[in-house]
Amino acid sequence: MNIALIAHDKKKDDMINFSIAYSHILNSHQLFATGTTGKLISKATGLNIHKFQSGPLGGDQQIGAMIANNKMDMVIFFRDPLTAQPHEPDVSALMRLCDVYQIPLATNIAASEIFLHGLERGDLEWREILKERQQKEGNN
Ligand SMILES: O=C(CO)COP(=O)(O)O
Repeated sequence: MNIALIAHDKKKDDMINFSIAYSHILNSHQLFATGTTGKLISKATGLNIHKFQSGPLGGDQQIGAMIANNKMDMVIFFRDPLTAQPHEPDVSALMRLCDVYQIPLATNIAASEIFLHGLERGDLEWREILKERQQKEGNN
């Protein structure tokens, strides 16, 4: 599965701890992140992560583009609900696209833990079936 990992500045410590705790699950998936979040996670865990631009410089939009192209299966986004973000429109757009395309979106550590347990259990296998079907339809 393709998984996006994103954290606002005040949530980056949570993201580092989360990715260390769940690296045994994350390491069997393709990981993508906004720039700074990605750098911190790979430094802390050694996980291989594709890093996009930093969020305020367009990273959220790049992840949004993957969602719109049906290339993202899950988004884990530790939002800071108490600090205004200069790129708030990008943040809202990313979350909106998750709803447009029915992509599971966890916006805090508690929900993310449930997501990863579900992922380990195979709860998201419908995504692979859906993508295979869409690929076949695209080829016909
Ligand atoms: O701002 C962000 C998401 O909206 C996160 O970006 P960084 O990971 O580059 O700090």
